[in-house]
Amino acid sequence: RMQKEIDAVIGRDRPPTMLDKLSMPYTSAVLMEVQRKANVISFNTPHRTLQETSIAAILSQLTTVLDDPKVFTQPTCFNPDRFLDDDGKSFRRAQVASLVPFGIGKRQCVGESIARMCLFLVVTSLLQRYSLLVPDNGEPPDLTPTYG
Ligand code: HEM
Repeated sequence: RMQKEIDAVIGRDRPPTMLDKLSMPYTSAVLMEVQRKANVISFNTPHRTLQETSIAAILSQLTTVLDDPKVFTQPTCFNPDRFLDDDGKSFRRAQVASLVPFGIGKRQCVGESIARMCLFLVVTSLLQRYSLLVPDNGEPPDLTPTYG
């Protein structure tokens, strides 16, 4: 479905641009689901207080949200459609708001927009030119997470 959307919106004769993203809701939903399932920072950055307080430091774990069945139904399934309304074009705002791979609040990742831009341009460029397949008689990649 993502490659169909790439073919329909970008075609094969030019590289993707960020303007294309506005017309590619399914691709956006795939990238959101990739960031939910392949969260690169399971334990968020540690923070500490500057003044004496009863709380010394908080180590928040983003995975507790990204893999919470109360927030994302069947969290072990890779399902980009969870971010899209039934029309396949508009986004489910509550689901998108719960996607927090960049943290939240004052110290949220300052590189979020450049990271999201790179994800879109690199992944669509790859899938525009290549199909990624499991080899004949091969196994799909092992997605068992590694702790830490
Ligand atoms: C997919 C890629 C990335 C992910 C998932 C990510 C995620 C995060 C997370 C979870 C934090 C901690 C937020 C918190 O403390 O609550 C963070 C902080 C930060 N990130 Fe990223 N990041 C990404 C890419 C980038 C890039 C490309 C840059 C720079 C161009 C960047 C620069 C920073 C900086 C400077 C901070 C510290 C912000 C602060 O403490 O005020 N990140 N990032």
